[in-house]
Amino acid sequence: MTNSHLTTPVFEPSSVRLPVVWCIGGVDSSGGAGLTRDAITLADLHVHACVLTTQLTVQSNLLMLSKDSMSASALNQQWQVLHEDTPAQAIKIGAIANDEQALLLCARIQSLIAPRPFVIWDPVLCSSSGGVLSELSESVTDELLSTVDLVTPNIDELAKLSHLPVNDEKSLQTAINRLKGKGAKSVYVKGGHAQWQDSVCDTFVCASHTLYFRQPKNSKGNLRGTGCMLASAIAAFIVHDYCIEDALTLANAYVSEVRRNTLGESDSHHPITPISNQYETSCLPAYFAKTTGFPSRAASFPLVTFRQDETASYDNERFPALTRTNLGIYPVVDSVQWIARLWSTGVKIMQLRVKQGSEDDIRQQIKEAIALVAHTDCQLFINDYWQLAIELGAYGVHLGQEDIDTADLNAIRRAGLRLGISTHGFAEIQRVRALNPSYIALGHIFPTNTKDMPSKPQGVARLTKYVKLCEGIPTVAIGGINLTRISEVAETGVNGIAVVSAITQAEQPLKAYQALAREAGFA
Ligand SMILES: Cc1ncc(COP(=O)(O)OP(=O)(O)O)c(N)n1
Ligand SMILES: Cc1ncsc1CCOP(=O)(O)O
Ligand SMILES: [Mg+2]
Repeated sequence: MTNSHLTTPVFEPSSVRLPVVWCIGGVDSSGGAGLTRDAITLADLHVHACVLTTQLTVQSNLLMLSKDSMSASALNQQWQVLHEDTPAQAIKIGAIANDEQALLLCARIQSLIAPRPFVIWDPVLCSSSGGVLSELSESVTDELLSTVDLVTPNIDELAKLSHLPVNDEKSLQTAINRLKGKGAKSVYVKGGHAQWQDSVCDTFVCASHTLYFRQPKNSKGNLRGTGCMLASAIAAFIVHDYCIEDALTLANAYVSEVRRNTLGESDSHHPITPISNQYETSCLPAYFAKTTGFPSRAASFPLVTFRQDETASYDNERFPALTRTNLGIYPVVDSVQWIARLWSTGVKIMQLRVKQGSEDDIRQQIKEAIALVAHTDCQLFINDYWQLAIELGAYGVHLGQEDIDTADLNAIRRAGLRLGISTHGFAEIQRVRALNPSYIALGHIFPTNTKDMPSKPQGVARLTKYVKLCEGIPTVAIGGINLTRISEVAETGVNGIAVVSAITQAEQPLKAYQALAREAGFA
């Protein structure tokens, strides 16, 4: 990974008004955690924070001296006023003082009508300065678990919420399953305190899948309020319309970047000397987090995997590099006839993407396509059929996300084929960067009629960030790109622009190819 900055417009200028997140939790008089940390994080990520106070805690960076809880009716009043005045797109809950407050919040959340704000509960049961913040009964905790959309415990909080010991990978999974059994919709466990791991591995589990987010272990010191920061950052990225997987990836990168900004690169620069050693090292020493804005360093991003052992099954070597990386227009076509028609344009890369036909027919098409471009400098990729591509000696293979789980990537690399992989956001890019492919496809950029896409169009502002994040690996943009939109796509610095319908549906496909290349500045 590199340290280069993703110097882009920070957020897409999608709306004039800032999105709103409500933060419900305690005031930490030291400013290290709680509502102050939430509000700072949200402001840093261009979100307006409304704060609903559950308790006032008198804390220093080392001690919690006292706490005073709000009455449930005072909390209710705060909710009521904001509900009418400044409704939330997401709600982030931190410390809840007691059952009465928790039940009020459950009732209020349950009464919200669609489209309901996304609700995150960071179940801070104790403060990092050493005091108990929440005293909730088991039944009320369970009610909260099944009411919110995402709960973000650390290992100790997971153990408390599940009433199970958590001391290795197996018991962690069992405890997560216990929370799911209690009705939790999705769980993000922060692995910072997991002694048995050799990296910091956070685990996200929802109804359909599990993701792991890994960062190197950081021995540079402790920063207070990182739990609040993470949950607030998740809320921020959710209200900026990122899918949950990308919001988690970005929030993880954000916290890592704040840590790096604050603690520096080495252990030797502790700005504050601990004044007592009677507390756990997790409480000491205290630093004041430096904000950072949208995470801008590729090195801050976590490695994302979809299986615990995912990286173990790869050789970790690079796939062969492309012969030419200034790819230009990348036609993606569904028959060998199209390859025959287009190669004379001088096209530098093409893809055969056949979705129908018998295996014999597809084999024949791949064979003919390879022969057609054999003595040209056109780099021909075969979509999906990686075994046939190896057998028939293709230049490269293009695979989708689902294919990564089933295709033998090591066999593709050993056979000397290039590999291109589709991605649809930050989480998938971080998954794929670790595989060192020959190129990364980024899509879909605009709405497309060619393929049903489960994800949303990404737009050009996000594409710009993706291109920067992929630095060192060639990139290809795809999806809904036509003559009108191509120049803004080219301006992102992407290496190639893949098109289907802009060529295959054109009245004069060869002229359409030339016009696209000219408009993009590739001709
Ligand atoms: C250049 C390029 N980018 C993305 C895709 C999509 O590939 P995939 O996810 O495998 O989906 P299908 O094309 O198989 O429907 C692509 N083909 N080319
Ligand atoms: C195969 C594929 N993968 C992501 S978008 C897409 C289709 C792109 O087609 P078009 O260029 O016609 O929008
Ligand atoms: Mg495919």
